[in-house]
Amino acid sequence: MVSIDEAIKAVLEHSNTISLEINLPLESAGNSILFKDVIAPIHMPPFRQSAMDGYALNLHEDTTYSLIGEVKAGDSQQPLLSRGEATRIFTGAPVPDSANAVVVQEKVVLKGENIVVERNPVKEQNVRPIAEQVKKGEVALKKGTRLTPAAIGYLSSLGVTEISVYKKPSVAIVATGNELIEAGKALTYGKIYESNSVMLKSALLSCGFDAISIHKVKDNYNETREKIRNVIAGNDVVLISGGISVGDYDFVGKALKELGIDQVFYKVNQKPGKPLFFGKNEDTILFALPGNPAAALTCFYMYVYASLQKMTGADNTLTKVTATSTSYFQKKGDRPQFLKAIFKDGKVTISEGQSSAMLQTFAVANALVQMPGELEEIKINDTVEVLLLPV
Ligand SMILES: Nc1nc2c(c(=O)[nH]1)N[C@H]1C(S)=C(S)[C@@H](COP(=O)(O)OP(=O)(O)OC[C@H]3O[C@@H](n4cnc5c(N)ncnc54)[C@H](O)[C@@H]3O)O[C@H]1N2
Ligand code: MOO
Repeated sequence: MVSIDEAIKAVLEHSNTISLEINLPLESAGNSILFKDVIAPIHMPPFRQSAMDGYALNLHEDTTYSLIGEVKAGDSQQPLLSRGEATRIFTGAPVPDSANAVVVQEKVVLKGENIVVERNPVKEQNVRPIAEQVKKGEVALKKGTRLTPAAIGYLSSLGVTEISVYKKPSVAIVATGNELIEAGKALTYGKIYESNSVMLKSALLSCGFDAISIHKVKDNYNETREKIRNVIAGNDVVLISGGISVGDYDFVGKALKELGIDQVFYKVNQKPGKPLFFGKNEDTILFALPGNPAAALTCFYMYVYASLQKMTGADNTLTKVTATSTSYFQKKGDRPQFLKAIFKDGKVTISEGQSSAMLQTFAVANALVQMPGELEEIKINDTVEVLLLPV
């Protein structure tokens, strides 16, 4: 059995970045990692822009200016202002080269053909300089940057339509168990609705991984082994759910052994998710996640997430913060524990139901409190370590 830190280290060590470049339309590249620097094809902004609705001025000593025209957003002609002249201007409109400041309209009084400003603005006030964000030919975003919505917007503002990113890993999910029935069908005695595959798929999608296939097998040794053999062949990552514990019908461990999968670790000193298996077969990474739904999802966020990030060129584990507990919690046993919790404004509330079978409390959680093994209780106002979930 390994510790949580040893498990994370081993997962990161064995998850190699997939150095394959793919080109994607920018609009579908959200959450991808840039494979190379993006060079700005234009200046941004491409021209001096007015930041306000008001008047562009060719400054002089006096506070009265003669009004000679108007420039609105999108206009491509430039009025020529002499000293002491002004033109009406609107936010986003090009500031004429002959103007050296913009004054907001609230600070201006109109007097016939003239305007009077409260006081003269300083040079370039309310003017967004050309190339303020980036110069044409400079690096707009560096290799390794994750394409957040803001990054997509920024590149789009530069006119970029296609982008080179790391290929994302393809992931196969294999749900095992005789008790599992697909939602939508009638539930008979002894059965439960299969939820891990849908949950894991949703977790993958929300982290930006969309090459997903779902497979289901009964608690049958040959079927389990052959299914795992097949999915290894075509995928970068295999997530197996259930069947990894010690019961007579838990066939996953035996199948992985017979398939010659290199075990990196089996069992982590943690609750939930102790029977987690992590291994490798040539270029395919395998996680056998415990079947208990909250254990499977906790292992996903703690280990699978880190592995997938590393494979796409990022180096992320969950963000860790400290927070003040608003709850009392008593731990049973000496395993370090991940507690479903709600984090807000530096405070964290530990949920009432912590069973590894329980998703009801996980469904409204946005964080996990990491409780060290030697700690027996968390008291109200104690400082605790909190892992923020990417939800
Ligand atoms: N004698 C021991 N028994 C168990 C131990 C142990 O150390 N000694 N460990 C327990 C712990 S901790 C866990 S976690 C589970 C892990 O068991 P498996 O990975 O073999 O999972 P299953 O037995 O197949 O299922 C466990 C639980 O989860 C439900 N399940 C499974 N798959 C799904 C799914 N796709 N959707 C929804 N729910 C699912 C399943 O019905 C069981 O209730 O072992 C303990 N036992
Ligand atoms: O390790 Mo288990 O996940 O506590 O139910």
